[in-house]
Amino acid sequence: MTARRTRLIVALDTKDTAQARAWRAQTAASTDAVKLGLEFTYARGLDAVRDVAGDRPLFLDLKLHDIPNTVASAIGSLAAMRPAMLTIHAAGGHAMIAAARAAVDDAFPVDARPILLAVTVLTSMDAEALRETGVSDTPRGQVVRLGALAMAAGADGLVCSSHEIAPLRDRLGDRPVLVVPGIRPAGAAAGDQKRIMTPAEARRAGADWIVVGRPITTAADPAAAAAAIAAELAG
Ligand SMILES: O=c1ccn([C@@H]2O[C@H](COP(=O)(O)O)[C@@H](O)[C@H]2O)c(=O)[nH]1
Repeated sequence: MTARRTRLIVALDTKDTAQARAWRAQTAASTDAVKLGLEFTYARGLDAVRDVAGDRPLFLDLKLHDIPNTVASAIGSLAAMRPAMLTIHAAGGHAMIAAARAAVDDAFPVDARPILLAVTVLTSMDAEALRETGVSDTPRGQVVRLGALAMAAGADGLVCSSHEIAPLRDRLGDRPVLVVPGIRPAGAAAGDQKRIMTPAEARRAGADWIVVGRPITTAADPAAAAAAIAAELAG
């Protein structure tokens, strides 16, 4: 149990600018930030991302994963986006994460630095999917291993599932900002997500932020769906 407030990020996963704008407006009263990722960015470009985010805190979820020089240069190219959060893959290793850290510190003014988040093990992966990649450890073990690596290399926080919050806090304490997708309100379809919890369970587990996409965006009333999740978080 924890007293920390868990904040809500809505994932605006669409290729359609008007749709993204509509979801942003419909959920603004109940959410703390908007997430724009690969689907929207590849379809519409960074100018449209900035336009859709408007004055809302932007979680720019591009999950950078390349050689250190390329990741650092890419982060430099994102400085004008003024994101509140930025993602890289922890599996890129120490040198890549350290290069990302240095690039963030270099490219952004001190008072506008995004939270540099390292994605540990995607919430769509279970033990079997991990084994297919050559990892014999459990998702939990691999998340803690990659989380410790990422934090040692300079990340500010981690993307993980709710199931790994307790072991991450045991190993790394309060320092990492923990951002948690794989959230499904009771009765919602899991879809491709494997390591899931409800918003209330994620709050009790100690998530700093939860990320919710389809349970809001495919709802008949996205505003009501977001408000219900916010109410669940308020507990
Ligand atoms: O491990 C991860 C990392 C990122 N995501 C992103 O979060 C949202 C979740 O969307 P839902 O529709 O609620 O499943 C999506 O944009 C993913 O790219 C993740 O799910 N897991």
